[in-house]
Amino acid sequence: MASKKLRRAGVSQELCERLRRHHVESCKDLLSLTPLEVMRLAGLGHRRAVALLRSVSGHCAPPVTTLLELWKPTAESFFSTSLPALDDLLRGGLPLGTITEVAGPSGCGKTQMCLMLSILATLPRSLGGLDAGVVYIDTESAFSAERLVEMAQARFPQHFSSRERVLQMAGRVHVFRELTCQDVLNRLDRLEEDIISTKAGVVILDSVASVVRKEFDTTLPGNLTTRSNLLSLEASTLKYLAHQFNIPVVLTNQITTHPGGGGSGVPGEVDSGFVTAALGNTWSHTVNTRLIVQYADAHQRQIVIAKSPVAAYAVLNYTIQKEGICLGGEYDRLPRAKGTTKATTRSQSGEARDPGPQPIRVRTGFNYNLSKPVEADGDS
Ligand SMILES: Nc1ncnc2c1ncn2[C@@H]1O[C@H](COP(=O)(O)OP(=O)(O)OP(=O)(O)O)[C@@H](O)[C@H]1O
Repeated sequence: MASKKLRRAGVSQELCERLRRHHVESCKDLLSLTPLEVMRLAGLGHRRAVALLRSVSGHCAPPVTTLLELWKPTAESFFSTSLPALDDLLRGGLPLGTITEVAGPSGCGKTQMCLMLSILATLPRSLGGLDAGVVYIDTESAFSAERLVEMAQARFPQHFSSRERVLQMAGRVHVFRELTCQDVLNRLDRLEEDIISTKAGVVILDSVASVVRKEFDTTLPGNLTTRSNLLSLEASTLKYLAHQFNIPVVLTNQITTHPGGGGSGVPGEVDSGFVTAALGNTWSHTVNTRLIVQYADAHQRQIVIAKSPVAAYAVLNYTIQKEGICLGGEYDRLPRAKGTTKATTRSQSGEARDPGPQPIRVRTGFNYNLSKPVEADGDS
């Protein structure tokens, strides 16, 4: 990808320094120049300037991969969530090299899931971990070190019985608090170096929606386009890094409601409409795997595998305990609810159009999350 830094594209330190003085730092910066400009800024002859452009261009070009190379369905292709039923459905866990989104209403457990995944990433491979660091980008000031340590000690009491191990784990989780869109963008710009320096095996962004929704009022003209451009930039950077380092990137997202019409037919239940992940249609297509967390009743919550290239639509019950997310009982491989199939619909002109993010039908009778106001972002 063109935002790759020049020094990661095989350019000598000395040349990088020389180009940096002219604000040429990334492959994109260099490849935007003419050979003549490269000659002048890098102090090279014509032949060497052209060779430099070719070589940098080669480093940016996506490599061709054969199916044979990709076809290694081993545990190494996945990051185990330590939740056996979820791992089972996802064929091993969260796929490496891709983006997984955890979306859901406030207080449902998205941050708890992120804290749990952070602990898992630091664990030795013998315990199902990645034996790696974590880059945790916190945009909501929701990260709690105390809760993370409590969860680690409760979930893996034997492993974290010694203080040394707890300290070792804590030292591997690198938290970056970024509270504005610009801060997040700046962080993503430096993320490649952060991943290398922290030896990160997972990147977590909790949450992608909060800063964006805070700063962009999408009812104002132009804001929706600016917001979409910003999200596309964030998504492309994260996708590139996930792929480049073959690590999972986990994002949290909020949900948005679409008013429904009519009842479900079940006595005592009122059909309140649809709940979908926020940030709109384009964003919805960006993530590779989408897990939706939602309230099932006053005690139970559910994880829904709403989108996955390898797993069928399924629902698992969970509770949040001292040790983090705990699954309960059997899980259902549910057929999609009526009206939520991934069908292509037609506009009035007869043109085929994408129906947008696939909704999950919720019932207010069980779904008290909807009694809490959820602002619509008008962006589907
Ligand atoms: N030590 C604990 N023991 C049991 N449950 C806990 C504990 N700590 C937090 N929880 C549960 O986790 C919930 C908060 O979850 P979390 O912070 O992950 O929400 P969230 O989905 O990230 O919400 P938001 O979108 O508002 O940030 C609490 O409401 C509580 O039910």
